[in-house]
Amino acid sequence: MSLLTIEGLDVRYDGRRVLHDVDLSIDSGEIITVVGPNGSGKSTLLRTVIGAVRPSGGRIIHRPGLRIGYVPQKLPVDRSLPMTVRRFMALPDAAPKAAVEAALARADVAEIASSQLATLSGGQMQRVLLARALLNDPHLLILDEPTQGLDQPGTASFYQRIAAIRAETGCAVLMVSHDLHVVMAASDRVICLNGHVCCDGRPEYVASAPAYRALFGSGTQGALALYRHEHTHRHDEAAE
Ligand SMILES: Nc1ncnc2c1ncn2[C@@H]1O[C@H](COP(=O)(O)OP(=O)(O)OP(=O)(O)O)[C@@H](O)[C@H]1O
Repeated sequence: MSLLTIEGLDVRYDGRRVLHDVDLSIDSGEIITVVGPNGSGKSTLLRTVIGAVRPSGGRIIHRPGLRIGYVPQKLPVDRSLPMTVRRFMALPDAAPKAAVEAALARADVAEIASSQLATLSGGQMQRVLLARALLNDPHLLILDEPTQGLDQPGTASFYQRIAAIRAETGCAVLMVSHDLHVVMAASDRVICLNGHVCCDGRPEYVASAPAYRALFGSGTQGALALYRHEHTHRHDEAAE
């Protein structure tokens, strides 16, 4: 059984349709990256999966007992508040000290447990958010643009850690990313979203398929084209 199955998902904000007819299933241990233009519904899809947004149609079926860890796009607290990493890890629910230390170690930031949030670099803060999402030992790790604002080495090393965590724990990963060249290298599957699922496949297959190359070119150009590609079908995102 899949960890999670999405069937015919439809999401509207104040009647405006943002996602429609989204079908997707996620298996154990898969790394899936969602790409797509700004406003194409990527964050909405993740937020619907975690239950923060209510769908207006379709359904999401969780495997019984599924544990999800979520790394949000934005930090849920004011970083200027005086607070150590250890204290932040205990929000909103206190976790055993050993679990906090283990999660920080898994995210490769064990040494900053006593540091103030305000003193952390962007890369360290992302690792702390990752550690927080690992606290409940998730079967599915969901990350919304986790490398936003990081430089290229920081981005590459973050994805390497994600791959290592998948290898160590067997968790599946569903993430949104704009770092297309890294996405192509680090994902098992890439999903291009633009209100609905436009393409879904293995990155090497998508990038090397003759039809794809004919349309979008190859290499990074191809990756960029995947992101920006012209659709031959219509996207009617207006409310019906
Ligand atoms: N809470 C909300 N209320 C109303 N409209 C919303 C809400 N959240 C998102 N939207 C709108 O829904 C659409 C999809 O937004 P979403 O954040 O899911 O896109 P995205 O693909 O993640 O974009 P980006 O790449 O810019 O992060 C946008 O037009 C956005 O303005």
